[in-house]
Amino acid sequence: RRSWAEPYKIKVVEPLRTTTREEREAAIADAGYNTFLLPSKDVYIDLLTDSGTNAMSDRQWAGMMLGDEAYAGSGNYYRLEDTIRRFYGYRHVVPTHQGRGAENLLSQSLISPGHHVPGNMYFTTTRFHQEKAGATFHDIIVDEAHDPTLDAPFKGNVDLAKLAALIDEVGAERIPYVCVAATVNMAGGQPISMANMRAVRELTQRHGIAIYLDATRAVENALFIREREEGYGSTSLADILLEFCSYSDGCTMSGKKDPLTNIGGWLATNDEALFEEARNLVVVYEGLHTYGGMAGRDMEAMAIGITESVELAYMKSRVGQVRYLGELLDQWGIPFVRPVGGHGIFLDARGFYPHLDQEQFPAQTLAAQLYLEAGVRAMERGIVSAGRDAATGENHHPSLELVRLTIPRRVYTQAHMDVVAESVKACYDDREAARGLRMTYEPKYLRFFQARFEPL
Ligand SMILES: Cc1ncc(COP(=O)(O)O)c(/C=N/[C@@H](Cc2ccccc2)C(=O)O)c1O
Repeated sequence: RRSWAEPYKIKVVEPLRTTTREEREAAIADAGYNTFLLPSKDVYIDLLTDSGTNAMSDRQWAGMMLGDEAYAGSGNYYRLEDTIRRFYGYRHVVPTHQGRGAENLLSQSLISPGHHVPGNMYFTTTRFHQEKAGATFHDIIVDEAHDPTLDAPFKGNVDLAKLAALIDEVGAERIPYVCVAATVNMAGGQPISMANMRAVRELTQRHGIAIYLDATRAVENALFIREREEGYGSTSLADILLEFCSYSDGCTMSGKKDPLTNIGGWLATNDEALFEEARNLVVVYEGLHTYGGMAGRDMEAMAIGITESVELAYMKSRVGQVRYLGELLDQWGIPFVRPVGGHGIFLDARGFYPHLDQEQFPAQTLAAQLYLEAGVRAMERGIVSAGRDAATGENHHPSLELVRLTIPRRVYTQAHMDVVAESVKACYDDREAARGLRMTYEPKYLRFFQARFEPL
């Protein structure tokens, strides 16, 4: 019996449309070889992102009917606030429309020009808001995270020596907070251990430096702690999550991942001064402090989704499906980031296309090839996503040149995973024929969303 069989059955389905190769050739050309620019009607299996693409439960849909759309004081807000307090442990909550809304509030409230913000590998919107507020981002993740072939249990860990060195170099007073991500998206959905989180807390507290968690996939992170960390083998995900968050001063959160909603987020904190500042600023950017850019119905669905996200059988099935796809690809020796992360398989585009320079955009090329092959949409997570250095304007050259096959929660079946695996294999068999791309349009901000390319 497969140990991770889903603890739910399907009640509602949404028809999928298949396309011909000719249709896909026209569609990807119209999209400038950028999968973000494809209309979803031309996508068969959509693995672009796990963000906002998750299936809600019948309880969450029922919750949508309980939307209290009062402008101020919505009952759904108070239920959401209470649920966040219960499961994440923070005292104060500022609702936002999604994660980057919280990142904006946190960065604007705590960062001043000349500050330095260390984090375990960059994330695109997170670093953008830190730099926009005038900070310099510093990657303090362990070196192992930059090696896609290395199978280590907690590649999301912070390298304490790197953090201590930065504190010595710039001084604690110029570090408003350390940003710790759980899991680490750009490293391949890699977890950080409880022991490492505790150690980061001890080091930073010695210098009076705060920690703000990017808790976007912290429940998935909790499963890895339960599976891989001494002493947590029979601890509930809810208890692991609560302890993990207790080593931070607050968190930014995208409700579109772990909490199983299509929109939503929050900034949570135990710091009274930050709460007052962010609660005041939220009315400028997101909406009143009791809805933050969400409808009442969305806040209700997110509160319910939080309670569902910590169910062990659900989380084992969610991560189990990702591992299943990894096992299929493994049988053909296809290169992807080891170990398999929480929310997707990250194909190693350098391993696919050793004949392409990074400036020919191997990951962008592979994402386009996979779409052409079978209408499967993936996301570039390489040099295009890494963007340009804020100071020099030069392209960042990340060691990881990846294509992310991101598995939405409770959406696709095992048969869809089989189709995805066979499509990746077909691309792998044709890998020598890949020619690379040239960027023909480069947006100013977060270029990967809207950049356009042409085949070389
Ligand atoms: C670890 C982490 N922290 C914050 C956020 C922002 O949250 P939000 O503003 O999207 O709600 C995200 C969003 N990640 C999504 C969507 C995305 C966003 C930017 C570029 C590509 C894709 C993805 O990885 O697909 C995240 O993963």
